[in-house]
Amino acid sequence: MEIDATSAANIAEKGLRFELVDTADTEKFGLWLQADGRGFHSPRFTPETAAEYLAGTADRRTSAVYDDSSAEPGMPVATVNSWATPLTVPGEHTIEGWAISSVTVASTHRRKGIARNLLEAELRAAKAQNLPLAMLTVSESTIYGRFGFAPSTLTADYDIDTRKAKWTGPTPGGRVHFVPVEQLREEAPAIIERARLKTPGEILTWPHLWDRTFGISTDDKDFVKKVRAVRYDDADGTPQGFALYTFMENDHDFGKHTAEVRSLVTATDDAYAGLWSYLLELDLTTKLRVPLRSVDEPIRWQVSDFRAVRSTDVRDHLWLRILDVEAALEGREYSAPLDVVIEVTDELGFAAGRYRVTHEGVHGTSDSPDLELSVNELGAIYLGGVSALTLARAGRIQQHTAGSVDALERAFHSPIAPSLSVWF
Ligand SMILES: CC(=O)SCCNC(=O)CCNC(=O)[C@H](O)C(C)(C)COP(=O)(O)OP(=O)(O)OC[C@H]1O[C@@H](n2cnc3c(N)ncnc32)[C@H](O)[C@@H]1OP(=O)(O)O
Repeated sequence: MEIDATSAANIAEKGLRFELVDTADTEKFGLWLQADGRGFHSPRFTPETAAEYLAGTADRRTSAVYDDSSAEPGMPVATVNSWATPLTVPGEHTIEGWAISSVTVASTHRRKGIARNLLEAELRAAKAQNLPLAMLTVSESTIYGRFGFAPSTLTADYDIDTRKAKWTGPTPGGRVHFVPVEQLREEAPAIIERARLKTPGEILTWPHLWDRTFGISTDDKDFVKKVRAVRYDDADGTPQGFALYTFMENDHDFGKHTAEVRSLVTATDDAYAGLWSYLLELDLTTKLRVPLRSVDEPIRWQVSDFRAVRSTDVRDHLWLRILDVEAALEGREYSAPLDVVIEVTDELGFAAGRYRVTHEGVHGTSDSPDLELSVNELGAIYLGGVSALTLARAGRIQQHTAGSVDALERAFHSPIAPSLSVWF
């Protein structure tokens, strides 16, 4: 796919060049990576770590803006990359979405409209490929609403007082094994894949991300010294989950370690019970920290004291931008019958229109609308974790026909709260 002509022309008017980066050109791609890291205020990549990133993300569409008049003309002044990837939606279906990442503009070139051109180019690229939506995880929650994105998946960190949290959940049928990290790295993809398909909001992850998570890559060698890896096998001996965790010692009391979970992936409820009960019962440990989890974790209901499980930070995580209303809405299942006409507004035009939305299909219509909402609200409710009723009460969905918001809420609600366990 070519560079977006509209954004390239807009950027050329600023005396800059907007180009696709050939990721086979390791020198050029290497500078792009350093610019990306600089944009996020990260340390410079070492040659070894850079080589892993380049190999691990070379399949992405990689774009850059160059300023030939700068002191380092080979170093991009803006970066973005993107790729098509499956997203799990309610009903254990997946649809292809356009993942957008590494959006940076150098601090020497900020607030000149460069990011707007990058984002609009990405949305047009997704639309040109007939992808029904775009998605991203964000550094700041103030940037992407103007491009039609909204948080569709919330996340929470959990702090658990393990002295108070006695396990009261079901007795697991299988058992937990310690396994070498390198071995688990090989076994994990099959478990991750099964877990992904059960949870709306999860995307297909990629090997380099897991190398980093497991501490196999060169950028996190300290972690690999500390990490403990366990696998849960069900009663038949099939691996159904795993956890990676480290300990933080308490200098004053060796009996009060904190266990920090880096990754906890379970493909079945039985594995969930097996690994959570294991982690809650670690000796010499009084606190368990588990970040980036669902806002609706069963663990709350599996311990003796409800207050022992505290969510410390509930926040936005996966942001969605609907581009094709019919394809996106037809891609998921609904929890109740639905037949409403919605008017969707969209400043950028992609999704604007009037649609009859039923649990069986979606099509354009000229019938008068039962409710009106912008593409942002449609993205927010799409995965069924944000309530249409709450958005209507917040004044963000306008109801014209009594009962239509209730119907939308009942149909869109996902029985499993959407959740995304990674950043991208
Ligand atoms: C998916 C991801 O990659 S998330 C990561 C985003 N990147 C970062 O956080 C890295 C550090 N920040 C940056 O690199 C830059 O400041 C960026 C990418 C956030 C913005 O780049 P810029 O080129 O300065 O943005 P640009 O001038 O195109 O602004 C576009 C619009 O966003 C607004 N905007 C830009 N940055 C911000 C911000 N941090 N907070 C709120 N609004 C912002 C601008 O006011 C402008 O609004 P308007 O067009 O509606 O008038």
